Amino acid sequence: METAKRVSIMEAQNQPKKTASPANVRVVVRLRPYMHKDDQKQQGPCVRGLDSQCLEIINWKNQLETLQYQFNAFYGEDSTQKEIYTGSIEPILPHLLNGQNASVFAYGPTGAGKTHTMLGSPQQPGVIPRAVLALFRMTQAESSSRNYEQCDISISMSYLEIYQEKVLDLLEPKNQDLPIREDTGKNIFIPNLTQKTISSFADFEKHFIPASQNRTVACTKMNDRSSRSHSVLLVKVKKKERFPPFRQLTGKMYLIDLAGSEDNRRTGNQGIRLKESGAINSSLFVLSKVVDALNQGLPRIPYRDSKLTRLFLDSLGGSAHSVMITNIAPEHRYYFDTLTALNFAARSKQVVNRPFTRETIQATALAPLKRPQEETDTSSGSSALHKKKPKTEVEEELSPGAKESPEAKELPLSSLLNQEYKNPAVAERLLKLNKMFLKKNAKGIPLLSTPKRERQALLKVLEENQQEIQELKKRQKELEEKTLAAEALLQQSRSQSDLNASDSENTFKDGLRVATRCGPRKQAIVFPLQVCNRVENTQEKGIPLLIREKRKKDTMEGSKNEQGWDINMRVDMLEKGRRKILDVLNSGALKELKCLQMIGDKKAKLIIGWREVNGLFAKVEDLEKVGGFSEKFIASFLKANILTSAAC
Ligand SMILES: Nc1ncnc2c1ncn2[C@@H]1O[C@H](COP(=O)(O)OP(=O)(O)OP(=O)(O)O)[C@@H](O)[C@H]1O
Repeated sequence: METAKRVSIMEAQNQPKKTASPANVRVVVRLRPYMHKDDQKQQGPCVRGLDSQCLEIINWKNQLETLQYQFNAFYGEDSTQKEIYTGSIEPILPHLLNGQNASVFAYGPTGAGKTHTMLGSPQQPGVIPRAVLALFRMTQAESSSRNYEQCDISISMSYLEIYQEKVLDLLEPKNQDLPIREDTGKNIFIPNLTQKTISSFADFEKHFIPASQNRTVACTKMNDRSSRSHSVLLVKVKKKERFPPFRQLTGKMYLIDLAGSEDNRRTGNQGIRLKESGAINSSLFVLSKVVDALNQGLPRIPYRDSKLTRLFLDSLGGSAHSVMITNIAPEHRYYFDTLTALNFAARSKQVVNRPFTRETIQATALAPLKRPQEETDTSSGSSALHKKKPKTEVEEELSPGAKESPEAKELPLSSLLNQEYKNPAVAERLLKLNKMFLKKNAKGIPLLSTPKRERQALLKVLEENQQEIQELKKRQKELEEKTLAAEALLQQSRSQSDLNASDSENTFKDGLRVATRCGPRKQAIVFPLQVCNRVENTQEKGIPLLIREKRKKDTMEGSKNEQGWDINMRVDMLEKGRRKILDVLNSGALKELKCLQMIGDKKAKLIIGWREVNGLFAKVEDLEKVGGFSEKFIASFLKANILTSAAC
């Protein structure tokens, strides 16, 4: 079930908005073609498209079934770079010229085609060159229109990579390990990050191409040129009026090529590659925690837990129009990586952003003000715009939660008020606000007599409150429905005569539909082990499960094999117990994992984290790969849970 109504990018684009209104992260999936013909001949693809939005992947638990997913768009093996760009990226670019933020990021396993999609090659340019070229075309078109007389537009770029939790400036490689900061308006900025003003596409290439050579790439088993870091290109578009009140709109776009998740059992990474891989996987794990926290509406979103997620503040749950391109590969050896990527993508499409317009107004008559520090512009030609800019300005972020400096509060705003009354659209808006406010406020404070800032603040509070109430209502309804559905499933499953844990499937989370090719699919329910056993026990009353034996002395076999424990059990029961534990490990939610013996909150989270990044456990002993689970622990864990299972 989705937690919010979906708003397509096109819809959002057609309604110019000054206030924060929700827009889901747009999630598209791209399947790359086979890299070697032999792979294709030996085995067919493990995943295939159904239509322009849906795809299916075989169910590893039952080869006769497939798991189906629906996204905003699905691009098959034959899709071109142009199709991806025009279908999913081009529509969000106009927002930049309207002072809103945008974000495009490529996600997926190593070698699945992220860099190809984002960067491409000279013959097949990807999203980055196409988007930057289009931005220049759009600004040129705007310049040749009437607006040209009234506005100056400038574009600037910064380029960085996050390598082993360090922010490195790709335009100026001597700038190492830059800090990430947040201003009072909750805008993320990186002090001392190089920002170049670019006046044409050729200018962009002049900076971008050599900077791209600075990216950290290396040859791995999975990819000859594997990105060992997350790369982030930041393009900023500033549009400023030449006449009072010198309105300035600033739109930022992040174009992010994430490093790929890596299963080191397959990559065979060692040494520095293994260390890089650890940093990549843990930052992607935090990214998935951020998505989960947003979906669950948790009060704390762990953005601060990694450098990557700090930069994602805007893109996920923030103010940007976001597009996530999930790259996947058809080969069977990528199966579990593909499944993990698809599950992450399905969860991400529920994340709701609130794009808003970033507008500042400058008034020459006003006293100088300090404003939050932005990225340092180290460019020599750093804009005619700045030279022309009057030295004083009042920043009026329409950002939710943006704070005013104390000085700003004391400023006389009469000149601005006069300006805005000249504009009939603004006056009309104010009248509307006033009416709204009078309706809401029993005391009926006349809004038009309040200063502009107060009016805007009041309007914002009103609108935000209304939106919040709507969202909360919607969320409550969804949660109620979810709970009812879960209860119904629980009852249904209790009445099932043969509940075999091996048949239970992964309950794929919201947004994911599971379909069967051969008849209707059994309902997927994952029970905590104790619950499963309780159900089972009622059907197997009287069957002796345990035979106590004399305790064996510590033998080699005894310490390694749970069958050598002091308790012997029927082999089939032992196998069944193991299977159940494995099922809970592979598909249990936090609560269900914590129902296992010897698994607390911390261990359960570690298991979920490992699962997100590496896929499913093949056997219970794989827990050892998680870290923090010793061989001895696993033996005791198995014993305790199988015994609990049998005793229930
Ligand atoms: N759609 C595609 N068409 C043709 N070739 C592709 C496509 N997608 C990827 N490739 C090729 O697959 C190989 C791996 O792609 P790429 O380097 O983009 O993967 P990646 O996901 O960025 O990997 P990593 O995370 O390791 O950096 C490259 O040789 C690339 O040219």
